[in-house]
Amino acid sequence: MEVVYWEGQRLFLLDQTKLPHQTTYVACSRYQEVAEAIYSLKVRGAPAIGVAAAYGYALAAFNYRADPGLPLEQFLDQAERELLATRPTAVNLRWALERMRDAYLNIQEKSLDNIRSVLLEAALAIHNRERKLEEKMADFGASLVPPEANILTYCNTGALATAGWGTALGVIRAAHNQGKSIKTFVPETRPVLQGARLTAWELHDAGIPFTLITDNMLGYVFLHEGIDLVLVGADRIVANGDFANKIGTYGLAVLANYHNCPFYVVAPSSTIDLDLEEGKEIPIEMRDPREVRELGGQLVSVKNCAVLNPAFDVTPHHLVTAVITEKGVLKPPLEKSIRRSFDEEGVQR
Ligand SMILES: CSC[C@H]1O[C@H](OP(=O)(O)O)[C@H](O)[C@@H]1O
Repeated sequence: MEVVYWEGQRLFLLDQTKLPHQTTYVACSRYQEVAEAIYSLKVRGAPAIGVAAAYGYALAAFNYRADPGLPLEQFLDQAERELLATRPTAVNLRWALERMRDAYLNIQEKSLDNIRSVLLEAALAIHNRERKLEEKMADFGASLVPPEANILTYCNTGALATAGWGTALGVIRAAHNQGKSIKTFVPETRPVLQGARLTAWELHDAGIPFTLITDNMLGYVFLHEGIDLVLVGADRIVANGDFANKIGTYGLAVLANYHNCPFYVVAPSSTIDLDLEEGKEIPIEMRDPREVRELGGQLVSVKNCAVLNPAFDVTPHHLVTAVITEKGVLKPPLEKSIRRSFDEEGVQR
């Protein structure tokens, strides 16, 4: 099933807010609709929002109508700003939009038709690049999974969150396909339930055994079920290996460390931000309080009560066993192995 696809000058997005009960698509004919879909989590997941934003930038070129008051370049700059402003934490958004802007600036033949064609090609190239490297990354990760393993993952890091295969969930999918006997524990992941609604849906669809748990059962499963490894995704990994991921990841990392359980981060190089040295510099998205006060649109607490709703937290690099990217398994000292993975051939920033 396609999560994001382009057809006839429109971008189609699988509406993830309707899953698992409805499989419906949002058809975006304007870049502003793509921005709204990213902010409202109709499309979500660091790599997926980068891919969607790339198409959104290309869509802006199709939206543009010659206007002496607003040249195309300024219109595209406006689209880039609006798309970038949707969600501040996942660096993939900035990574994809920078590549789209570079694609535009490198166009020699500046007819509107050619610009539209080149930008659409650039967005498709980003989509295909991410999809290809996710499968490679999954194989690196699957090599770390024992023949029999209890795995704890978090949030949703599958096809829905990426360009098609997944990051941490892609490793689980690859290990299952290799015949390994794995049991996956899936925390619901409050407040918007990416685990219960999306990861459970993906694993069920793939025929991969899993057990749904509530977020307050993490300690229990370490103690009573025994966890062999933890696999999580990331929204931004910085130069020293600190990383931002769905709220609750930090607590999971502390528990894994306490139980001497390997803790792996799985993410493509488009999630790595070498411009930041430490995790405390990562901007953390604070979302609508109604996401916490309500469940399925029903108030579950006191009306208009005070709420804290950070969408992400930061895990320090010393709790990370390794970072798995398309370049391989990056082991501590992470600052050194992350930089080396960029210095080697071809990892594009
Ligand atoms: C494969 S990265 C997915 C990453 O994105 C999720 O956040 P959100 O659902 O808010 O976009 C979560 O942090 C996942 O680890």
